[in-house]
This record gives sequence, C-alpha cells and structure tokens, in this order.
Amino acid sequence: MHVENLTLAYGADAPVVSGLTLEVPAGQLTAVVGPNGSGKSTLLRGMSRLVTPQSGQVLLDGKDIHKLPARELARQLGVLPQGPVTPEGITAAELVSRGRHPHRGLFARLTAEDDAAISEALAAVELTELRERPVDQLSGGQRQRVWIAMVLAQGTPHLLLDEPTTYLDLAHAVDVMNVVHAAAVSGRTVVAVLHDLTLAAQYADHLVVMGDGQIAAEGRPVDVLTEELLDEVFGLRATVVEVGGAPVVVPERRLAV
Ligand SMILES: Nc1ncnc2c1ncn2[C@@H]1O[C@H](COP(=O)(O)OP(=O)(O)OP(=O)(O)O)[C@@H](O)[C@H]1O
Repeated sequence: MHVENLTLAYGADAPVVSGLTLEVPAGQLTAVVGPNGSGKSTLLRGMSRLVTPQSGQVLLDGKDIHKLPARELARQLGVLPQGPVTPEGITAAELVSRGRHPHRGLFARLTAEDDAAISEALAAVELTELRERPVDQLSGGQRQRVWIAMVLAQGTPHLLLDEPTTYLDLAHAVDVMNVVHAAAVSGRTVVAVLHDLTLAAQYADHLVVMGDGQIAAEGRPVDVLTEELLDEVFGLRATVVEVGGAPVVVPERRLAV
C-alpha cells in the first residue's frame, strides 16, 4: 500500500492530515502511534475510503482505492473501524460470517470454505465457545475480539485496524497482537493504530509516529521511539529501556508530596 501526498479534511474544516506520504511495507506489521487528535484514525479512514481525500491518493497494488469497485476493494482490504456498531441480536458467528460477504454471491449460502474461515477466525481470538452468544451480551473485550475475527475471516491480503486492543486487558491485548502479528507473518500487510507505545514497539516491524497530521518519525521501533521523540511529539517525559530488542517506555512520575 502506498499513500501519496494525502490531504484529508472534514467538511470545510482545516485539514487533519496534510500532504502525508507513506510506503506501507508489504507483509509486515506497521503500527501507527501518536497523541490524541494527531490524525491517526483519520489517516486510516482515508486509507480505507471512509473519508474522501481533498488531494493525493492511496494506492493498493498500484491502483487508486477510490477507483476500485467496492466489492473488489472488500476482497483486498479488511477494515476494523474505531467503535464499530454491533447490529442488534446478532450472534458472534453471524457477525463473523459477515466478513465473508465479499466472497459470496448475493443470498448465496455459506460454503464449506466460508464455514472454515469463520471457525478459524473465532478460534484465533479464542471465542469458539461463545460463537452462538448474541454479541450484545458479550463483554466489551469479547465484543472487540468478535469484530477482529470478522475482519480476519474476510481473508484479505491487507488489513487496517483502528485500535484493535481497546477494551482489552493486557493478557487479551497480547493475545490479539499475537494474532495480528501472525497475520503479518503469513504474508498479510497490516496497519494498526495503537495507543500503547510499548505494545506497539514490541510487535511492529515498522513504526509510524503521527504528530499534528503529519509523520513525525518512522522506522524500526528501536530507532524511532527515543526519549527525545516522546518529549517532542507526545510532551511526555519518560525513560526508554530496551527489552528483547524493543523499546519499553517508562513514564516519569510527578508525585505530589
Ligand atoms: N467526523 C469528524 N468530523 C469532524 N472532525 C473530526 C471528525 N473526526 C475527527 N475529527 C477531528 O480530526 C482531528 C483528528 O482526529 P483523529 O480521530 O483522526 O485523531 P486520532 O489521532 O485518531 O485521535 P485519538 O488518539 O484521540 O483517537 C481531531 O481534531 C478531531 O476533532
């Protein structure tokens, strides 16, 4: 995926993303981090056609995503938006089966291949036992995992995930990141917006730091996530230590005395 000189704005407001260019490494996990309001979600929306660019383009295998037919795009690109709305009364398995829509004819029954993709995706997020449970009766974290399963079941070579670990406790966040990382290892190109810098740095092959609608820095986490950058972009005073070759951010406390 390639983002070329992309400018994104809402209505007549000033651009939220300005002239951003990004080459997304194929078959790798790219994490996008940055302060609140820096434009991470907007960038992902622009990359998934949920926001029309004011200028610039997003290329998928050399083709402008805004010129691809919707069904063709859905076979290429799976998207987990921020805070997706769950249809009322739907079960986990039914929601995940919606990920198979781009592969099926209208009103066609699920094939054995669809069933296998659905079961595999539910197993990957450890929700096999809850597959017949209505999604609105699941916890926030379980619901988030059902949505991730839906995107995985879509079986697309490209994945865009906006905060896949929100609502998840650390153990489940790690489980989800393991699944997301495995998707990249199996050759999918994954871009995930993440808030936890340490988690992002542990998993990402490529780290993109957004600051004010532009890329403030990008590269290997160990090269990018420095104490200077955290101070400059996040206004965060922290010590960065290295564990297993990846940076770990330890924020400086300012305790009242
Ligand atoms: N639908 C919208 N309409 C108008 N402005 C929006 C809309 N969505 C986001 N914005 C504005 O765009 C800017 C960037 O928002 P965006 O959600 O892309 O940031 P973010 O980096 O993902 O933030 P966060 O970390 O808080 O999720 C913010 O100033 C926000 O108010």
